Amino acid sequence: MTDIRGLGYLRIQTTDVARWRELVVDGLGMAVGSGPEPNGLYLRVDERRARLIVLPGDSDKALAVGWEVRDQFALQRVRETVEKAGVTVEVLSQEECDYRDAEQVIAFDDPIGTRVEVFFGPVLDHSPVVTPHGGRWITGEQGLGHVVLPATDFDAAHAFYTEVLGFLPRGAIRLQAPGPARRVRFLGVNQRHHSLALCPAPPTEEPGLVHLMTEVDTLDAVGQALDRVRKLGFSISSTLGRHTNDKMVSFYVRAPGGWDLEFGTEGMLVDEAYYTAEEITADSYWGHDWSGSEPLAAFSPKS
Ligand SMILES: Cc1ccc(O)c(O)c1CC[C@@H]1C(=O)CC[C@]2(C)C(=O)CC[C@@H]12
Ligand SMILES: [Fe+2]
Repeated sequence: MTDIRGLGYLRIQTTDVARWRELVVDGLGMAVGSGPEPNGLYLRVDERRARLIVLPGDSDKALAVGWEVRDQFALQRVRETVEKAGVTVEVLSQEECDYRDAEQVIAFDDPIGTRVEVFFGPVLDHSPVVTPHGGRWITGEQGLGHVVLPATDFDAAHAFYTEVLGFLPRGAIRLQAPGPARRVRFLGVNQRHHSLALCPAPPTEEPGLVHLMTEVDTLDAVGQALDRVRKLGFSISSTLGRHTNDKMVSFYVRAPGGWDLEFGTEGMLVDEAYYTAEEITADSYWGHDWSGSEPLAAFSPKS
């Protein structure tokens, strides 16, 4: 079993923090949290100080995907396993850990080039989570949600996450393209169906993300968020629909930077005692019309 317990946080940079705020605070309804960068936007959805960190930068890209482990012993095991796989692991300084609101953090690059941070001991904020529209997020043992990464060297990335980090295969879907079958593969570490998915993609400079999914507790909260982001002028990448694998009802909205935020509810819980990895042949039972989507930056090859 893997020592990784869940998706802890996502840190990104953007050229347009103000528009990001409109999307995630005014639109999706996350609460404004606190953090060390004076011009950073720290988003709270639970008792953590920040789950989504949006920092100003001169381009739009993922800065780090944070994965949580139980304690210092688990962190040490992950460090040894990753080093044994030939990957250089950085042990962050006290100052760098404070910056990330965790007791201890290690960092390394996955085969795609994603900066991966593994941490234990997140710092809590016990003040009420005052979300502007009353939204309540499903996190806890299921972690923040899931990220989908564009995998250039798909096989290397998949082997690293499964064989080195111990993520569990949670099924796949074939991409409809000529040639040998290529699949999006879903990977889990807890009862959430997938905390990570890897999607075959051409090499691009940035942003290194396809989407981040977060989950709220009611369908009304999803529908109300959809109304708000439309009204705020954001582009809907995919209409509302229900996925066939995790049973999530969700929509996708385009964020500044050319990647998506998936916003959903009613995700299933996996029971590992009985689960087997299946191949789905449709991404959804209904809905999820992507025909109006602007191209994802991750699928637009660099020239
Ligand atoms: C199929 C599926 C199940 C659960 C999810 O959380 C989820 O995001 C998806 C969609 C994955 C989806 C895909 O399968 C083909 C390529 C897609 C359409 C993209 O370009 C982004 C999302 C990708
Ligand atoms: Fe997703």
